[in-house]
Amino acid sequence: MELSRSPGKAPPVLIIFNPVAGGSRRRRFARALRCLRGAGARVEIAETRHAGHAAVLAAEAARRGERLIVAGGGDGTVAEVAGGMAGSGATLGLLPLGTANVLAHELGLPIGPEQAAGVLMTGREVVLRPGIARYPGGRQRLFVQMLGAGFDAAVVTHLNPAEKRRFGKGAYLAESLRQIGAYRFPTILAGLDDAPMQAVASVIVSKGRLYAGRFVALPGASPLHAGFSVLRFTRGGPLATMIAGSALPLGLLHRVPGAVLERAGRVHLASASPVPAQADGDAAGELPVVIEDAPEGLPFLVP
Ligand SMILES: Nc1ncnc2c1ncn2[C@@H]1O[C@H](COP(=O)(O)OP(=O)(O)OP(=O)(O)O)[C@@H](O)[C@H]1O
Repeated sequence: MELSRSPGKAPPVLIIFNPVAGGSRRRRFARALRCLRGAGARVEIAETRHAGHAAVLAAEAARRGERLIVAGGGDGTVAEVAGGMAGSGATLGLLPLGTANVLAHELGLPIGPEQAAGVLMTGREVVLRPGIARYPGGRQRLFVQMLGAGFDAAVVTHLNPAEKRRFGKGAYLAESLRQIGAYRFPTILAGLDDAPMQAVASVIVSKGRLYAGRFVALPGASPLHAGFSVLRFTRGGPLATMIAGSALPLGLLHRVPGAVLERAGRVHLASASPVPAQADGDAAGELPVVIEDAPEGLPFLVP
């Protein structure tokens, strides 16, 4: 692939690489690197050593004054890098090397390593509007795509990392089938803006329209817009969940009985029982949580 910038003029690129999925992820990363270096880019690599490390590396890079910080990984890695560099004014780039790569699909980024490397060299900037989840005690967590509470979070929380590495998206399907039998669907109270709290079984608070890869679940939503699309499921239990699971690949999740799709600028989720949350496909603690737009937008490279 031809990349347009000439040697010597290309800006330095720092890539924060999550190697956790092993073999094919490393090979795909090597292909992207060959492409970048072949085009004269000055590439620096920082490998993550544990969950949460990408945020630390991104914060350090932003403090050093790096202008382009690239997440080499999936949605969880993007969220960590975005959280670490937020507010610095640096631009975020993405080499999609994850399992679902929802943000990449959402914004039309190529998944092929050479093509994705090309975007880092010749892409244009848009402004992502990440969400921020605030927990009691002041802890907070940034997300770029969505936060879910209830059934999907139970699946993510119980997912076996070895199975995920081996079977990719198939591991989510297997864990979903296990959780249909195991999850108890405790009542969640969801408050949108100033409206009274409503009882639901599960809820997805999303920046984007896609869910679990390329399935359209919240039509009209965009990670470039302020505010959230909120998909509430008033029906829980195994049958309603199986119906939702079948509707997802058909793009009909928002149409299943008991589903309500709304917009909100602020969402408050709480429960009297322990209810797990997931953000951008990683376990994200338990309710209660208050979700709002992050204070600043984040420049992001797209084709
Ligand atoms: N070196 C590491 N060892 C163990 N876990 C790590 C390491 N580096 C990062 N992680 C964790 O792995 C999580 C998942 O990684 P990532 O999102 O890149 O892949 P994925 O889950 O396969 O992709 P997707 O979210 O697109 O499906 C990250 O959120 C991060 O917390």
